[in-house]
Formats: sequence, structure tokens, C-alpha cells
Amino acid sequence: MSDVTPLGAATLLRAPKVLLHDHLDGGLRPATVVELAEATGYDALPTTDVEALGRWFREAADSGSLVSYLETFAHTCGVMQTEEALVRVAAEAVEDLAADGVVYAELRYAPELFVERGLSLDAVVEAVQTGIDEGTQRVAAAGGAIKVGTLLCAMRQHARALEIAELAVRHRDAGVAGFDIAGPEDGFPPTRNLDAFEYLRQNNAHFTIHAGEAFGLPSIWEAIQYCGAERLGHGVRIVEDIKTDSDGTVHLGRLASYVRDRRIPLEICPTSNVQTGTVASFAEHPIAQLARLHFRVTVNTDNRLMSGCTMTSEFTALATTFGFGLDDLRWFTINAMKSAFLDFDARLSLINDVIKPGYAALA
Ligand SMILES: O=c1[nH]cnc2c1ncn2[C@@H]1O[C@H](CO)[C@@H](O)[C@H]1O
Ligand SMILES: [Zn+2]
Repeated sequence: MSDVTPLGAATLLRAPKVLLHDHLDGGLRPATVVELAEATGYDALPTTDVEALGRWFREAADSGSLVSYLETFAHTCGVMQTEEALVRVAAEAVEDLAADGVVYAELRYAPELFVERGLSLDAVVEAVQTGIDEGTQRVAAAGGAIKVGTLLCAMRQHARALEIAELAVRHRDAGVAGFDIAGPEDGFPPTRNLDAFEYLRQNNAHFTIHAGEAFGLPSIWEAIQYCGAERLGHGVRIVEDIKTDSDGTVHLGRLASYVRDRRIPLEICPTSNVQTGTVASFAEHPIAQLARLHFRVTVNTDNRLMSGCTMTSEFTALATTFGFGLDDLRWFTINAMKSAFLDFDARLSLINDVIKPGYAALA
């Protein structure tokens, strides 16, 4: 990799960043969780001490399995059951991302998880959008700039994907950029939701699929070849289709070749992968191998609360661990911008008017 100068977190904070994979219900400020629990009468938090709660989320998520990792979301979703809570969480997410140097983000969430107290699915989407608009305005008022779209997730274990896909299409001119399926991967193959993906394709709508995290190649293959996913949420287990000889010669299997040849974006979330046991350690993460082989790699946070991470901390850890330099981080960023569910003109303008000049100013 080029430009191996160690990069400081201060430089990386200023570097323009693009975030395609960040869960709204995985990014709350611990203080907000405590305050919303109090305001909404949610009494099941493990602690109401803000610092201890932040630590609890990180440690509980550090579980080595996706299923245990996902259990922590009961508490964030538990405090997000009112319009006011959704507006606040979304507005703060936008502010936190802007403060992290993110210039474009897609925030994802599952509307079906916020209807316990009677909100309709449409009301959930409208409340989140109100929060995103408010957050974006607050950032602009403070002299910053960020553009944020949303992805609506259907939960793999529930059978509501078509309904959520219709919801995404209904709101696509009002901030919803696309669709995703999330939740436990093993035992819930994406083909269970084929009707939703067919509906989306027929409506020219965009979608990504969580695949290749807790399950391997068959999940990735179904996501791409049966469902038509444009991007892969994680997708990191595509490395199981790559073999290296003792002399260093690399062989890509047919699926890995297809993913690379078609430039299918991988929404890589390094720290999250360590917590769920998808990879053994940060240093053993295959992101460097995938980048070297020129897969379309993007860097993402997944869940800032559960992982205690930001885009800046992920970039810093990647630079420190693998020697990635500014040129590499710019490459990840442009990869992500090219892969965004945003129209071509807008993508191009962010690349040429924001990202490239931003990196040039740091060099
Ligand atoms: O890494 C992940 N893999 C699969 N599902 C996830 C991951 N992170 C979060 N969620 C799930 O997505 C829902 C909607 O945001 C969250 O409630 C959580 O259950
Ligand atoms: Zn995710």
C-alpha cells in the first residue's frame, strides 16, 4: 500500500469520509439512552450510569456471536418507541457523523422495531426523517455540511420484507435511499424474502443485503444471484473463495471473481466483525487482502455505540494496523461514494467538489 506515513487521528478526523453501513439503533449516545429511558418509562436498562452503560454496550456486544451481539439492541430499540425519541436519535446521529468528518452517510434502521407503542410504519419513517432534517440543519447552522439518506431494513426473522420494501418505495422521494435485510443470518437465507427483492427491482429501487458475516459463501451467492443485491453488507466472508498458494499466487473462485469483476461493493465493518467473531482479531481482518486485490472495499462503523467506534477511529486503526496511508483512505472513501444509493450527478459532485479537494488539502 502507498503512503505509509503514520497518520494522526487529528488528520483523519478532518479527512472527508463516506459511511454506507451504520445502524441508527446502534449509534445512540449513552447519555441519550439514559435520558430517553427516563422520559419514556423504559425500565429495563442494565444501568442508568452513563459511563457504565456505554461500557456495558461495548462489552455485551463483544460476544463472539452475531446472535448475542444483537441482543443489546433490545435496549436501544426499547427507548426509541415514540416520535420524539426517533427525532432526537436521528438528529443526534447526523450531528455525531458530521463531527466525525463524514460528508455523506446512509443510516439504516428497521421501522418494524419501533411500533411497540402504536406508531405506524409510515409515522416511524416520517419521524426519523424529521430528525435527519433537523440534524442536517443544525450542522449547516454551525458551518458544516453533511448529506444523509436512509435505508429501511426488514428483519430476516420476521416475515415483513415485502411490506418494508413497499414502505421504502413509498418514501423514496422523501429521504429513503434504499432497502436492506438485517438480523440473524444463519438459518434465515435472503431467498426467504424473494418477493421483496423482486418488487424492489421492478420498481427500480436500490438495495443491499447483510450477507457473508455470520454465514459464508452460500449466503453471498444467494444475495447476489437470487436476490440481485447491489452491495453486500459485510460480505467479508468472500475471502473463503480466495486461495493463496505457498508461493503467493492468488486464485479467486467463481463467486469471488464475479464480485470483483462486477465491482460489487463490500460494506466492510472491521471492529464489528471482531466483536461478532466473524474474524479472530483486528490484525487478522482480511480488509488488507481484499484491498490489495482491488475488490470494491468500503469502510464502515456498523454500530458506533456497540463498537465504541467512529469512522475516524476505524480509519486510525486501519492506518496503524495495516499501514494504510491517505491515498488508501481516499480510495476507500471514493469507493464508498461511487457505491452510494444516490444519483450519479450528486455522487460525482461529492467526489470532485468535496472528497478530492479535502484529501488534497491534507496531503
Ligand atoms: O452486523 C449486523 N448484522 C446483522 N444485523 C445487524 C447488525 N448490526 C445491527 N443489526 C440489526 O439491524 C437492526 C436494524 O438496524 C438492528 O436492530 C439489529 O438487530
Ligand atoms: Zn450491519
